[in-house]
Amino acid sequence: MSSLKGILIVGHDRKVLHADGLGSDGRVQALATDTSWMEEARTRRLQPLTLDHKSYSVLVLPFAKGDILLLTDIREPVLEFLSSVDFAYDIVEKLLTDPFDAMTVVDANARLVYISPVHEAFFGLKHGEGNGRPVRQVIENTRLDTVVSTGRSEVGHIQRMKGVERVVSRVPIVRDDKILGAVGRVMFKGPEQLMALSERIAALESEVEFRRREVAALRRRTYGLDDLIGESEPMKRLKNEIVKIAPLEIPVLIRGESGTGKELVAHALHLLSPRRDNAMVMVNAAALPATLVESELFGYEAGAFTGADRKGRKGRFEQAANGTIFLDEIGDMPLDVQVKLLRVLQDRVVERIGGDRPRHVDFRLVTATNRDLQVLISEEKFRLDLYYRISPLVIEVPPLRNRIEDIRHLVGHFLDDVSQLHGRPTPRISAGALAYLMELPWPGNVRQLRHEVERAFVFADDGIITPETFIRHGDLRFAGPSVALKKPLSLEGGRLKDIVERTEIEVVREAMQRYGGNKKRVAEELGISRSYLYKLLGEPE
Ligand SMILES: Nc1ncnc2c1ncn2[C@@H]1O[C@H](COP(=O)(O)OP(=O)(O)OP(=O)(O)O)[C@@H](O)[C@H]1O
Repeated sequence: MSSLKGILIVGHDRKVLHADGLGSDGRVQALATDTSWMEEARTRRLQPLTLDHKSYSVLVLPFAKGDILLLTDIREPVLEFLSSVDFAYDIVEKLLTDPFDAMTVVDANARLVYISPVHEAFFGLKHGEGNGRPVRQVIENTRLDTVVSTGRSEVGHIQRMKGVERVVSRVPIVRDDKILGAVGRVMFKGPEQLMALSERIAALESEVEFRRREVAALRRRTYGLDDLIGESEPMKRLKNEIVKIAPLEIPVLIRGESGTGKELVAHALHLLSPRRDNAMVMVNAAALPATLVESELFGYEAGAFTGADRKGRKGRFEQAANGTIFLDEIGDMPLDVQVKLLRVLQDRVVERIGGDRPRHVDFRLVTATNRDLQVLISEEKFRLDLYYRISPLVIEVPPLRNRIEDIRHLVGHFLDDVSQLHGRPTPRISAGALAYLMELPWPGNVRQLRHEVERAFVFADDGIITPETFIRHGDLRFAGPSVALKKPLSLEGGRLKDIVERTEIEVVREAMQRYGGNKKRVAEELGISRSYLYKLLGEPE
């Protein structure tokens, strides 16, 4: 709270007419009779003053015979603002008269004490005409009376006045826990202005998102291969192949089980190719609904069909201009779409729906599948001619079970990732937990490993992941979808009998995993007796 510390009245002839309190201090009187200090003080209205290390402010009020100087202490934020800003007076005046800052003030009884001129004009009031009247009688749909009684602000409310809508704020003014009144202000001239603002924010947000992706893409450009974690021999071979194949213009088919990282390989191929500065457009061939395939892949002309964009739209091939198109899950593409795709690959032209001119398209084709295309061809579910077109070069992505030494690196990588995402320290993984992970069959490959690591991150106690962290929801050795027996048989060394026995044991173990350790089912499935099964498992009956 400020309080009056002194008064000084000085005449035009610079004589002191009256002094009281601090006003009697010789230093204050010296200033008040200094022409240049007084000139500045008159312009600013409020002048800061420091005496004996204490701050004061001097309010100057000119009158017929001279000037009245009121000295107050300066702790009050308003006075501080007024005395620190040279043009404080003008700011307040601007706030009160600005057409966008229409302001209404009511007292504790919800009676009007002030309406800014622009608001008075809006309501057709003469200057000061509304003052003293209950706000409800003067301003349509006001709620300032409610705000005064509840003491709760209402910000961003829409208020209809004289047939137009305004977005308003209503704020109670409280001093020493007592409501003194309330201030109502127009925040936006109407909801349209607010809409325009929110549209602008949405546009900026999407630009930020776009830039973020761009930055991520730039980062990937440098680290195209480094995104593929793994130092095992199969991974080294894979990376070598990518480096050799990437610069070529020839179509590439990426083959591998689900979750092995085929999409990452496709990215690396694009980023290491001369087309890296242009787009890589991804299409999930399995996810394309039949009704949308054509418009999605080939685009459409303006007004081609009801609901179509007015300007028409480029298809995915056109979007990939001078870049790469990545057709994921190509094995799941419906046959009729395969025919259309074949035409694009042969002629390198697309025709938009509703269009009458073929457009030349320049793209590098990368496809991927986890299906056995040879089988699909023999079942007539995949066209042989299309297969030849897409597969002059084939990259095989190895399953995780063939490169278990990569598990250590992958786990480290995923733990760093997930810790960073959640802003938490990276947990340690015990040697036992790593050994446990290396024993698992990983039918879902790296994707499954990532999910397990993310789950373990959540349940890691004391910043350490142990085998129990993984096992708490069931032993993974006996869980998960069935594993296709694709492991090459180890034929090295030993007599045929030994090889057969090793193989039998392996088959039995895989089946035990598949059926969650249910020996009865395993024996039935493999067509062997239970006692033979026990023998192969090395267990007593
Ligand atoms: N070598 C790897 N290094 C790092 N992350 C990997 C690796 N391989 C796969 N991943 C991660 O595993 C997940 C699955 O990879 P991706 O989507 O590339 O598999 P995919 O082979 O395309 O699977 P699908 O056939 O099911 O589409 C992704 O989160 C990916 O980042």
